Amino acid sequence: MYLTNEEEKILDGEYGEVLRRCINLLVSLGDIYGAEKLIPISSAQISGVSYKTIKDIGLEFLEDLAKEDVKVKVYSTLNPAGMDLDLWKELGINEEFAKKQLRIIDAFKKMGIEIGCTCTPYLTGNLPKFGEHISWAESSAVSFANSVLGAKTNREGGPAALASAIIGKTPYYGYHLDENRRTTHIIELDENLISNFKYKESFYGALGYLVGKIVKNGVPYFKNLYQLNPKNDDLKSLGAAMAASGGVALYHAEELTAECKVKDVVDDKVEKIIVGVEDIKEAYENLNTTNDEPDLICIGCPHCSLIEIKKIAEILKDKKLDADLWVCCSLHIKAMADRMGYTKIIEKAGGRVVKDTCMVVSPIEDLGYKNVATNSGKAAVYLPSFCKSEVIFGDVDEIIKGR
Ligand SMILES: C[C@@](O)(CCOP(=O)(O)O)CC(=O)O
Ligand code: SF4
Repeated sequence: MYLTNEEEKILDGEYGEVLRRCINLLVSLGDIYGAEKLIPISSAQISGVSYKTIKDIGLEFLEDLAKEDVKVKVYSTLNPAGMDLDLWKELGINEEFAKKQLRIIDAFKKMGIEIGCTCTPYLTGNLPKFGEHISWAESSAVSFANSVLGAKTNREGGPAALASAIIGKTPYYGYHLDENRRTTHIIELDENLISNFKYKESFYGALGYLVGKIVKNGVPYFKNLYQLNPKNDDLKSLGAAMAASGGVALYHAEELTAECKVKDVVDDKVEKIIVGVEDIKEAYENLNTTNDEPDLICIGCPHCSLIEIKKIAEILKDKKLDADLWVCCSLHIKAMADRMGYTKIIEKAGGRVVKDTCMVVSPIEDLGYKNVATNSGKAAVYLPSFCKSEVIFGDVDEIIKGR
């Protein structure tokens, strides 16, 4: 791999051990994937923040990196942590977990990373422009950035995204190269599905689950999805579910996503998959693992937009919930939900607006929750393994029962 003089010096340790370790990681990755060089990035999004997922070994790694007082070179934000950083006691998180989580956050803060723990950084200021190279880790954010925004990133691991943030560069391979951003499968919704479609937000999670399973880590092209008029939140759910059930880091959708509006990305010879009403029905059946009532309802995977929280508040007005409810979002969106009065309505019904964390990376299994209801295809895929939960999957107004 070609390195500039400056990069060679970093690799030789002339600028200290932390920078040497970081560039070494990037060069090793580049060598494995055949990158010709490193390229500058404009932002980073770093995963591996929750103490639940990174444990003591991750905490020690981060504190070690933070020791030398090295700062990130580009705007960098964090993925959700294992708890609400302020209201962890109210959620029932134990003191030892909280202490270690706060040490992790401190280490990131020392490196100059923004401590707004969210998987929807594009809603809170980390918004890459079309064509920009970035190094992002969280798979749903990667999908949104690559697809809806037309930025360019691989699906990075947490340590690689952090190393890129510190060096300000990433190896030039994979989705940074246009030739790897072309379509591998064409997805077409059948006539019957389109003409009988009644809006359900969970539809996009179900569709994403189904397509991810088929295309694995391919690049699907949705031919006529625009006829259903999906909103940004719907595309966010679709991408998240495809990244969870498969490994989709980039998709195109006619009339909807950035790149296919300005470039030819489709090869007519690729496999075509027709999706019908029965396929979607089957996806719902697969995602539901129990008929029992939920003890926790979780909305916000990926983290909610303000519009989604508004909808929940409207559903819950003057109602009392039968189960606990977490509406997960960023600190920024929570502040707006507070100001708009949505948080109050949700709390009055017995729910919570939970920031900085989510149902997957917080230790909900230790809090005693077993049956979790969600409107997210991604959460439905991850909850059984990450949290040992049974899943009830459906639309918000179906899963929030209440009196
Ligand atoms: C499940 C996920 O959304 C969150 C957990 O990841 P991490 O602990 O932040 O690395 C990660 C992903 O899908 O990229
Ligand atoms: S809410 Fe979903 S998308 Fe966001 S970090 Fe948690 S699992 Fe990932």
